[in-house]
Amino acid sequence: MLRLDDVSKVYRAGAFGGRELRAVSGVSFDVNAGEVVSLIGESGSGKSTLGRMILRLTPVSSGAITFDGTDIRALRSPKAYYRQVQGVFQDPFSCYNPVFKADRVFAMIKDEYFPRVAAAEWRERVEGALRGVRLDPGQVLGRYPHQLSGGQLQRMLIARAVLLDIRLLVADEIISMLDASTRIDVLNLLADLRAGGLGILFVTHDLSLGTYVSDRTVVLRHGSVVETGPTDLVFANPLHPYTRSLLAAVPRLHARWDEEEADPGETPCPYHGSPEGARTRPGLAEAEPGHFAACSGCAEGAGAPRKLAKEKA
Ligand SMILES: Nc1ncnc2c1ncn2[C@@H]1O[C@H](COP(=O)(O)OP(=O)(O)OP(=O)(O)O)[C@@H](O)[C@H]1O
Repeated sequence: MLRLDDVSKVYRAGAFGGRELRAVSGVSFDVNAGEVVSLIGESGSGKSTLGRMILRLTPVSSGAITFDGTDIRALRSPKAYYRQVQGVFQDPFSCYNPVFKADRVFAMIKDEYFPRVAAAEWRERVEGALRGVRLDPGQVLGRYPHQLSGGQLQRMLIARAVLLDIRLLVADEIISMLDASTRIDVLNLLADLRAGGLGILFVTHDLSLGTYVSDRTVVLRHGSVVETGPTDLVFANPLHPYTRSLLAAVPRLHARWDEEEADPGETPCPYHGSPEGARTRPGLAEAEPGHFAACSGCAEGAGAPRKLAKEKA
């Protein structure tokens, strides 16, 4: 379905755009129907830039993004693309105009995509989509954004995507602003949508959320993929020092916080520890079936699952 092939993004930065900032470097991965792929990395690693390129909100500098084999740059009708691919972002409030009622987001897609659907039928569809995201239509329709919670607004945006019957959802930090119980609701909702065949790119800086929800994981650092594979393999046997340090930063029950640090015997990745190294050794090495790391040194380290923190006795 969606494929990224050696995708890079260079921004013009500095006064008068005289400086280049390489936000994404040679990234390749795919997202298939009925699959959740987590894109994980710290702030500034290029996650949102990738999401924005997939949504055609910013152009690709080099490489290609294809959807069903067609380069998305070559699409004659972006409208048809957006019928199948939609994004939901971190801050739901920013997607609503406070002057209008929140359900205007549904009216807008009706005008754009379904102008011939009769009002009564549209109302039924909207209510069905709202129930599908576990919202009570009576409680959310006709209300202004400030009268609804962040979780309700976020789920309305997902309902909007569902109404379009999309095939791929780019979910960019969609639960960062939600409280714990609402987070679980939205994650379970994503799992339901995946079961219905939706492909989801789940962008997050939070490794624990990635584990909960995804089939495959792509770990991004400084714009490059340092490790990727089935989520259970990446988490049971993290190969790259960066993945290990991200994992070590996740607090766990029965482990003391001050013991949650990377193995002191760890050596940095010889190829991606520095920008020079990254240039000398591009690409990923396969350590075990489907599990890749950014250098053969990391990949050769595959073996028994590593213990990252001493468990408290
Ligand atoms: N429009 C832009 N112009 C110039 N530089 C940009 C632009 N957008 C992003 N960047 C830079 O590109 C790099 C990657 O940014 P990006 O927003 O993709 O990272 P991110 O991993 O999504 O971070 P966060 O989790 O904080 O949102 C950063 O150094 C950022 O400053």
